[in-house]
Amino acid sequence: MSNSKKKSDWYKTVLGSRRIVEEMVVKSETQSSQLDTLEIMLSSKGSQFQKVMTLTTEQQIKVEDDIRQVYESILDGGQLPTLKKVQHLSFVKYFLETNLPAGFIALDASHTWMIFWLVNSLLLLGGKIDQDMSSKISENILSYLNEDGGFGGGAGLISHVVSSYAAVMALFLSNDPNVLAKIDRQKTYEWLLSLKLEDGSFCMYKGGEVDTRAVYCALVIASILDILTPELVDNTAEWLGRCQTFEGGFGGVPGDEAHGGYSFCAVAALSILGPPQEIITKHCDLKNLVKWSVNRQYQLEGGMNGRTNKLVDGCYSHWVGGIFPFLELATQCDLLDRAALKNYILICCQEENGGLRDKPGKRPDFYHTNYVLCGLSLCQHETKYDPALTTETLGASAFAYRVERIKDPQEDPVNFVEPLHPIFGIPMDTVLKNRKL
Ligand SMILES: CC(C)=CCC/C(C)=C/CC/C(C)=C/COP(=O)(O)OP(=O)(O)O
Ligand SMILES: [Zn+2]
Repeated sequence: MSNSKKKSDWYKTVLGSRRIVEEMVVKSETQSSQLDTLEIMLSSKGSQFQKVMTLTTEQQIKVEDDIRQVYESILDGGQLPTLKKVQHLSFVKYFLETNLPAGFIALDASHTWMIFWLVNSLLLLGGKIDQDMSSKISENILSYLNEDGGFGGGAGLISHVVSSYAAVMALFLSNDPNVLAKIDRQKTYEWLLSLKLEDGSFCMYKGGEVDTRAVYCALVIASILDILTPELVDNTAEWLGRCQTFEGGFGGVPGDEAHGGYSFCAVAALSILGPPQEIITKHCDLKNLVKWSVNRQYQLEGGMNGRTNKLVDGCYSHWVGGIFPFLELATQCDLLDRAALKNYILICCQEENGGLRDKPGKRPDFYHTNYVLCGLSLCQHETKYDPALTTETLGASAFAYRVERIKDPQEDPVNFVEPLHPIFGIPMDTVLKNRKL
């Protein structure tokens, strides 16, 4: 990590209850060997959860035992796995190019999502989209565009804001600079406005439920299509601030339990509305958010859970891990144990034959493949915010990020994945190339 960031006394206070992890971070930085980090993880004093037995603690102990075994087998063999790029690429390409098996009928309302996850994974792995694939993506996605300016999740489905987010992102990624112009931006703007409630929140579809996911998706769509107006986001930052709970993370709506998925959406949505170091401090309790976020990373597993007392899961490498670039910018502190998260991803989340997963014993799927790769990218990069890249225009701060690879001479180049835009969760390269319609 850059020397400009210091572990301040404040950082130590916030992390008071996690001293072992802090020592682990310091040690892994000085020794910069992942095997050393693994040894430290295994030598930590065992789980405090063992003191009270409930179903949740039993599940936690089982996961720790499984993962300890996996780590011990690596230490015995002395070889850390590298990223199985060839296998993951062939997993992703296979599902992009083949008719899906019948069992996928359950995901019939998630067509835009499936395409987004697979295309994003392909690009993160360094794959390319040729002309043929580009037209297939746009033809398929545009077939879900409704008269009202929103996208359904599949054929014949009503417009839904999270399906529309996935659709717009898939088009944005599709390597066709003219494709977004096929969306009637005025209609989409009016549709988004029709989902807006007076308190600043958004609903998923007309009359549908409200939560921070809907706000994030609406703001990303508006940002990418360049239709963000003060009217569209009036009261929105204030509403997001009200979703922060006593624990420090964000619930889906004010009063709900803090969860990684909703927290990423809240923090990333806020960061569309202003520089993270200003907007987060203005609308939420930064120290409490840092405390909650760092406590999501487990000592033994190295990966993250999504909420208090729940299990580690590879997808939270993005939903929770993805909050850290904003927190590190806002605090100027190193807060994420990147080496430990990378160990979890490379050792526990890779399927031999391709695809990434939640944890050992689980099957890989498109969702986990995408979000685990996003998490891996996070471990390899550092995010900078450059005020010179922004303007006074609302939403311009979303485009003021630079992401730099952290220099690590011991890193095997096969492990490299593309740098990720911290708000949009897609390769930086796509954002830089296609920013303007
Ligand atoms: C943009 C967009 C659509 C974002 C989605 C964000 C996201 C992942 C939200 C999670 C929602 C949730 C309550 C999960 C709990 O599942 P669980 O109880 O099965 O998992 P847990 O035990 O890990 O909490
Ligand atoms: Zn998951």
